[in-house]
Amino acid sequence: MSGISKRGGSQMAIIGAGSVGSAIAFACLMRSVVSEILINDYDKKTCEGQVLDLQDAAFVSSTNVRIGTPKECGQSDIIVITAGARQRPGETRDELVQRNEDILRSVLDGMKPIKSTAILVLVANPVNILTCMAQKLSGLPLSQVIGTGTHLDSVRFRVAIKEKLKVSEMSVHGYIVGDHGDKQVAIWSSATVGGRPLIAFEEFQGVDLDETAKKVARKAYAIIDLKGATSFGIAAVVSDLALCITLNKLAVIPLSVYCERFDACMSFPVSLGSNGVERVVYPEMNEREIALIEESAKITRAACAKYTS
Ligand SMILES: NC(=O)C1=CN([C@@H]2O[C@H](COP(=O)(O)OP(=O)(O)OC[C@H]3O[C@@H](n4cnc5c(N)ncnc54)[C@H](O)[C@@H]3O)[C@@H](O)[C@H]2O)C=CC1
Ligand SMILES: CC(=O)C(=O)O
Repeated sequence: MSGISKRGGSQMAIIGAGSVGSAIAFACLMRSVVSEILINDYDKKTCEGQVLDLQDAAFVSSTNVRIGTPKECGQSDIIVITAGARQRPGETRDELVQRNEDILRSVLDGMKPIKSTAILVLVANPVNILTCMAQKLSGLPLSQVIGTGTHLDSVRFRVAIKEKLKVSEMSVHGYIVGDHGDKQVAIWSSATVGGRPLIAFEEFQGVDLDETAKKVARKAYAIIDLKGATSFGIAAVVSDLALCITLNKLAVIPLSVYCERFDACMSFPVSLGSNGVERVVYPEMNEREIALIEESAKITRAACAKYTS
């Protein structure tokens, strides 16, 4: 049984009060996802400023916000890790690994012992590799350590489809899988709208699917070039998955988890509830899609081995 019996009694900790951490706190506050949010950052001044500012917004919410010590954060029901360096314009997510590995180790050490029923959510990049590290270092079962993976990329993909077909993004059943980065794979072959294969729609005839997928994969770079960081999309994503956890929704969303089929920590659709990941659901994929995922799994596996040895 999970420690979360009802949303009203649950607590979320957010480690890292920068652009992403504060946006996540704001989104979760506005949706009253949990009853209390704790925020921790080793930059105490920024942390205090963010908490005071968020407290001014809490009057429209039933959530309380305060600063939490690392040990208190380690006892939360949902622990979200955003602490880490962000990409500079043009930099890839993979290039952050060395800096963010060190930060992740110190964050996990500072929180230990972590509550045995907590769900640990990795947001800092490169998210698949950091999820793999956290699975090894946190002491929690694999089903309780997840990364936001390609949830955000899948949202971006659905919005791109929405613009072409004039249907709500919520009615597009299609996923970006594998890497939350340059090696991500769009699963066109089994994506559907209203039960009809996406690639059968007239609007997709003659469309360069690789180019459309590339634009989705480049969206983070476009935002970073324009405003220095992405924050609102990932904040919505984390509030969504936190609600899946607190309400035991078992919704199927693509997240970073250990995937036996590819023997690596990759992002695939999973059902998520109060106990964490209940099952991984592999979409139907064609040979080309599988080959691309296997190629990316090889790189992720090697990076995980390097950074957890
Ligand atoms: N998975 C996803 O879809 C997304 C991931 N990200 C990633 O999230 C991370 C954070 O991005 P931003 O918030 O824009 O960066 P930021 O620089 O605004 O904030 C990072 C915060 O982490 C804090 N921090 C660093 N080490 C710490 C430690 N040991 N303990 C506590 N706090 C610590 C810093 O003081 C800073 O306030 C980056 O790695 C970025 O690439 C960003 C957007 C989307
Ligand atoms: C920065 C990042 O990982 C994103 O917005 O997708």
